[in-house]
Amino acid sequence: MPFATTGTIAAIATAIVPQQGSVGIVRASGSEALDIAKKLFHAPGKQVWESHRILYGYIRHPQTQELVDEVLLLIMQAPRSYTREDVVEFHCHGGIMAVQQVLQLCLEAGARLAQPGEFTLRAFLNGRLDLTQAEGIADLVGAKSPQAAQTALAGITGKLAQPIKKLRADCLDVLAEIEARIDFEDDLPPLDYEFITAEIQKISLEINRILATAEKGELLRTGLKVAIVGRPNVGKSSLLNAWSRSDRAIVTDLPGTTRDVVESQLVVGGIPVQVLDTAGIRETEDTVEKIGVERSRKAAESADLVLLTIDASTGWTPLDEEIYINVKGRPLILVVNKIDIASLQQHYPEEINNVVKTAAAKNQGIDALETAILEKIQSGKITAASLDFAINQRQGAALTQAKSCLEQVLLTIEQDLPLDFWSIDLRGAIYALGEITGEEVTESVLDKIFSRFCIGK
Ligand SMILES: Nc1nc2c(c(=O)[nH]1)N(C=O)[C@@H](CNc1ccc(C(=O)N[C@@H](CCC(=O)O)C(=O)O)cc1)CN2
Ligand SMILES: Nc1nc2c(ncn2[C@@H]2O[C@H](COP(=O)(O)OP(=O)(O)OP(=O)(O)O)[C@@H](O)[C@H]2O)c(=O)[nH]1
Ligand SMILES: [K+]
Ligand SMILES: [Mg+2]
Repeated sequence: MPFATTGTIAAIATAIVPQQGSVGIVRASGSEALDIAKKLFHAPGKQVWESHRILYGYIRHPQTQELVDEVLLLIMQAPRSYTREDVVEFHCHGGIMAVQQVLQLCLEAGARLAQPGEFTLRAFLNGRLDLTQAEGIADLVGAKSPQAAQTALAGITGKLAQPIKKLRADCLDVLAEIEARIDFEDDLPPLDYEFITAEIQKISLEINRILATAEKGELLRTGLKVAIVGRPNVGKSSLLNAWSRSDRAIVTDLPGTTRDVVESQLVVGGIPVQVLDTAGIRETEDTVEKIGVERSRKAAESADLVLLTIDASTGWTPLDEEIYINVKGRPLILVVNKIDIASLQQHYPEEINNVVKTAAAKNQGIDALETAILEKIQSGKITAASLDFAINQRQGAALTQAKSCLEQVLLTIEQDLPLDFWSIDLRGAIYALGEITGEEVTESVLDKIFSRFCIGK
């Protein structure tokens, strides 16, 4: 069993960087947490050991009394803690030495090292949060844009859990109606078929509404990979620099300047965007440049969106055409750069309908580029913008499962099959909805969710 979560666990709760960070936290959770703190912590003068109080003092080695760190100690007694167990936090000095030594002393004093996600697993098992909230916590830690963080917080505060629990409760009500007929058919009025059908349709509609947030969730969580490609010297690196307001990529007037893929992380309309500047694509005998060109092609293939960049002063050249033919199948925006020295004439293929004009060297056209990207990804999508949460793949799969079970129920009603058939499919939907919140859950699902957390969460 991967998650036999017993005993008192301890871990470093903060990100640790050698020689950096002003404060680092070690925390312990479990029935021995307070004993461990008492063995290690010494306060000068009078100390009041009570819950939700911070004590100032020193950590000393219990045998040698050697001084280990000057700390603040936070005590949170069960059930008023993150895990609902006794929790102590040692707020140490930053860097790695203090936290590592304090953690080591906790382990010697009877704790064991926590598995990744084990604190949050305990919070789940002890009923302080459900699975969607736990997943929200992981999303918040991993968020790469303020909007991603906002959506994660909606999950943490139960904005997704509420409607899912309501849907499951509604299914249970319908199930009760049906099962009552199976058990006590003679004592009850006949089943209202129309009412049951309407209820199930209502539930399915709400499931669709929630399912429609999947796309937004995917965009916010994993972001968008955008590759700038084109022939040498059209201004790809200049575009990356203007867009990221940096000198990230080398720019010169020599064709073939960029030899490798250069990355930059941006946020566009709340969506984390990874931009790849690539080597100009051309036939070349230069070994290094050749490899770079190969990487450009790979970048274009792996990107969610290709910015095919051309030079307004030369217009659409045969090499542009050749590159275009290779990336044509992908979502694409044509960037006509150097618009400051030449006016745009439409020599490019008519089928390209997303065109942006820029003068990267003059920092012009970046807003238009971002608008074009947002229009491109939002065209006909993100219908559920009104919902503030967004589901992930696991939740989407379970909702889809619930939906198909409900469709099956409607079919069995239509086909006038016995009530037992209705209840089997309805139970399938109830189970799938329960998996989302964790009201029904298997060890392997828990393992999958919590092993993705970092240690100390
Ligand atoms: N130092 C520190 N900061 C932290 C955390 C932590 O564990 N330690 N958190 C951890 O991720 C987050 C805050 N989340 C928390 C959620 C619940 C409780 C808690 O004790 N809840 C009790 C109610 C407490 C009370 O009644 O006053 C409960 O729900 O029973 C604590 C932290 C972010 N910041
Ligand atoms: N006038 C003008 N010049 C530009 C513009 N953008 C880039 N340039 C110039 O074009 C030349 C090539 O720019 P780069 O950004 O290095 O072009 P690149 O596409 O990355 O080139 P490679 O990496 O060699 O493929 C440089 O001299 C830039 O200053 C622009 O918008 N207007
Ligand atoms: K260049
Ligand atoms: Mg370049």
